[in-house]
Amino acid sequence: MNIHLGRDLASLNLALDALDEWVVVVDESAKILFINQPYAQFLGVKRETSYGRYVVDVIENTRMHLVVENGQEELSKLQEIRGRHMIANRYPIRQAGKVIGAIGFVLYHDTHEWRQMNTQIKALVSELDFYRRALDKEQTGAHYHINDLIGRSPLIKAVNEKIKKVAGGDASVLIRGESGTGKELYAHALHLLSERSKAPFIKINCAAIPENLLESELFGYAEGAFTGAKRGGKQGKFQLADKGTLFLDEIGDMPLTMQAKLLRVLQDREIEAVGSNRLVKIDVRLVTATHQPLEKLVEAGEFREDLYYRINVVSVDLPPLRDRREDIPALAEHFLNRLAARTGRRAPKLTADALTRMLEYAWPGNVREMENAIESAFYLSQGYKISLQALPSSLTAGVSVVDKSLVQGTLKEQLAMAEKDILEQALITCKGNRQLAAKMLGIGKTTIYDKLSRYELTNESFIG
Ligand SMILES: Nc1ncnc2c1ncn2[C@@H]1O[C@H](COP(=O)(O)OP(=O)(O)OP(=O)(O)O)[C@@H](O)[C@H]1O
Repeated sequence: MNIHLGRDLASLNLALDALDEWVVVVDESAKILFINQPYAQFLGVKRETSYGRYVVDVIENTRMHLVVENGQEELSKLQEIRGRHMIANRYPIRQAGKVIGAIGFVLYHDTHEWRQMNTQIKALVSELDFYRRALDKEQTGAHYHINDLIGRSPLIKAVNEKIKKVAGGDASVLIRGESGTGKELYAHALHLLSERSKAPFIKINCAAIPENLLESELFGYAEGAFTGAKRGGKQGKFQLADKGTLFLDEIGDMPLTMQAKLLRVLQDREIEAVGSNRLVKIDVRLVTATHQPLEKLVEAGEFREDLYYRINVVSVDLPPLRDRREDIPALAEHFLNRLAARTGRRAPKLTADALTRMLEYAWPGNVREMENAIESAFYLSQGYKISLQALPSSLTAGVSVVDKSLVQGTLKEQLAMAEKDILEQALITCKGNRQLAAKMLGIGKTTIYDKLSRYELTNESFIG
């Protein structure tokens, strides 16, 4: 059956007029067939007189004619009409595969409405995330199983085998590796594979706690131990980890005085809370991690040799990402899928040149750096592809990110064009929030303000 778009739409008039969204329908030559009353009113046109007119002559900055022309849908596009910013969705209408027109919806009529909706959703999602994490943590404190860890390179396979082998039993394990290689994740996995998996997994970062608080954090304190001490005292991480695993991160940063105390505890298997003279037996498995070469610290007299042997009964070395590049595609896919699930957007794919760049890059910050790079590219990119241009500048420095077909002008002019483009994309992604955009691009506030004014990118051009 042949559908006549114009005639069939007329009967839908009433229903479409009742919508809060604005609707426009065009035929295969981008002439208006229908426009709902609220939209016509905003545009200041009599809708009947707009029928049959070329959409471009009636709606400012419209792209409906392009949708008809190339048959591609456009989702969540920003459009400025009569000085107001709108978000529009446009879809081609097809019959037997042929484009016979297009339908467009303006979803948010101004930035204020859009921003309100956006903030509300963001707040809800982050609240949900917070409770989810709190719940996860409460159960045992460890939430990464060995099978959740991405990577099947020979080096990682060897690490996984070693972890599986040493998980049972109580040997102290020292996990070494550069920052961001996944040491904490492996400590979780080790705990979950051990017989202690039902008991708590407690973590403490030795580098993050001031020296004078570390002892009471680790061993707890008795009531009245010092001014400001809580009534009834406080349990330390060792007590909290009873029958479970205690993970001491950045052990290389532990001050020498604390190292002596820790050594005694590990030898005697009992602790004394600060301000108490009662010794309490402990049953804790110790897992430690460091990104520092402990042997060098021992040589320099900054780390006790006897403690080093105590904590290093088994050592697991996590390879840097640059030594296991085979894992990069799977890690990228994993992070993209996770972001997609979080945001409700379809997971985009890396273009061949973006993936090549990721495979070539040295990743000094390892998996953490890669996770951040993917996240920033995810928010910067539109559609279902992540191109080289969307990758952070740290990755693309020295690599051409300019579309070669557009190369024109001097180097300076081309660089400026690319920079303007990147800034524009970042602002769109950050809904006009310049501070957020600066953060995402890894530049300072003053720099972004300077650049925006140089390229005449005013805030009014973006949602925000
Ligand atoms: N194999 C992996 N699979 C999935 N995600 C990983 C993997 N390895 C690391 N990550 C991710 O990389 C980030 C860094 O991991 P983690 O905190 O365990 O590293 P780390 O070596 O303990 O770093 P630091 O020494 O800086 O504390 C985390 O966000 C983690 O989710």
